[in-house]
Amino acid sequence: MTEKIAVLGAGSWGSTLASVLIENGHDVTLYTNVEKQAAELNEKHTNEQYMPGFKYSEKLRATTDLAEAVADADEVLFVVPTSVTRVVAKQLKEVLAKLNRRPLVIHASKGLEIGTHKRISQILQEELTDRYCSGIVVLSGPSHAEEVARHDITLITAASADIKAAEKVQDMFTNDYLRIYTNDDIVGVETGAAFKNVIAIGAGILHGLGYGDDAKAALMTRGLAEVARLGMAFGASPLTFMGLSGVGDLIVTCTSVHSRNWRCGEQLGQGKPLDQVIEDMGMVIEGINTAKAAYDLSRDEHIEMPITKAIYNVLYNNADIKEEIGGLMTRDSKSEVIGKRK
Ligand SMILES: NC(=O)C1=CN([C@@H]2O[C@H](COP(=O)(O)OP(=O)(O)OC[C@H]3O[C@@H](n4cnc5c(N)ncnc54)[C@H](O)[C@@H]3O)[C@@H](O)[C@H]2O)C=CC1
Ligand SMILES: O=C(CO)COP(=O)(O)O
Repeated sequence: MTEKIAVLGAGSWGSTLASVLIENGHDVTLYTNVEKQAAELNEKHTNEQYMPGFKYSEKLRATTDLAEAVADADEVLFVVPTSVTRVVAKQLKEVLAKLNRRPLVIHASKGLEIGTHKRISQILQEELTDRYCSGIVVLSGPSHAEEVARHDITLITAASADIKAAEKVQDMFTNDYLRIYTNDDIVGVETGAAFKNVIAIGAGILHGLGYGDDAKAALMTRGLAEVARLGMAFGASPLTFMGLSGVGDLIVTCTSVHSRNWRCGEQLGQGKPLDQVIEDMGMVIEGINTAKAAYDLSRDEHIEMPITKAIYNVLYNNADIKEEIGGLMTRDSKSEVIGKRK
């Protein structure tokens, strides 16, 4: 069935997902807050800043008018950076109130909000409430826009407390190169998605410093133990972290040259100052904010997350990277077990 979908956020991922939905026969309007970008998408069918060299379907319409984008949308897909999710949700709420609409809300962003430490579905639920949103589905997993755009094989997860809604999203996105699995563990999926970006900065740092594969495997594995500990404290299933949105996304983000988080870490390891890394990237590096949110959360909730703390110290306290690595290596010896088994 053809769905009418408003995609909010025309960066690399938002524009790529819009493109997938068009290829799948849906009717898509892409919302951006940048006039020049909307004009480029509509007139040249390109998005050079975010997807250089990629040509979009002529069926893709872009607009800077949020009301126009969501006017008759059955679904609204959020793909803006986590830091602006709340502000865009507030704008959407105003528009939906006037239109008297209650769409299914999907999001494909990955992060935790600074200050509140909230997951994205929590922000959307708080702002939109059941009145302006008929359900929330999270789309997450190992997926770089650059690879999906060229139809490389990609497998991701659609997670929701409402499994029928997750199945609907599964149908909307499935095609011969994109396979979607459903999951009802929204806490686990969003926590894994947010946190892998922090660990990817760490993996990039190790690479930039010249460490080998053993060190990177160690970081990824013990990073996964930390996120499982954090997620389980909020009700996530530990098994979710073994899935696409957990270890799957951790692997791709910690090893892919496409990853902005990994590249950020690599440049930090090579000695480039953080401000310069952010400026040169020109795209969102979610792990920077999430490192702070995750560190604050772990401190407030007394959850042991030493790797997160080390990465937070490097990003926010100008800590010496080698000293932080030394600190991790000289912690008290302990058991590998992360939880009790029956
Ligand atoms: N790029 C990728 O391959 C993937 C990205 N993601 C996630 O998707 C989210 C978005 O990432 P990207 O598209 O890569 O980011 P990006 O940096 O490529 O683009 C961000 C977009 O958001 C727009 N934006 C910023 N503030 C806005 C506002 N107030 N209203 C409307 N639009 C606004 C910007 O104009 C820009 O077009 C992030 O949470 C990221 O972790 C998830 C999977 C894959
Ligand atoms: O989420 C992603 C891959 O699954 C994209 O990661 P980066 O934001 O690090 O590029």
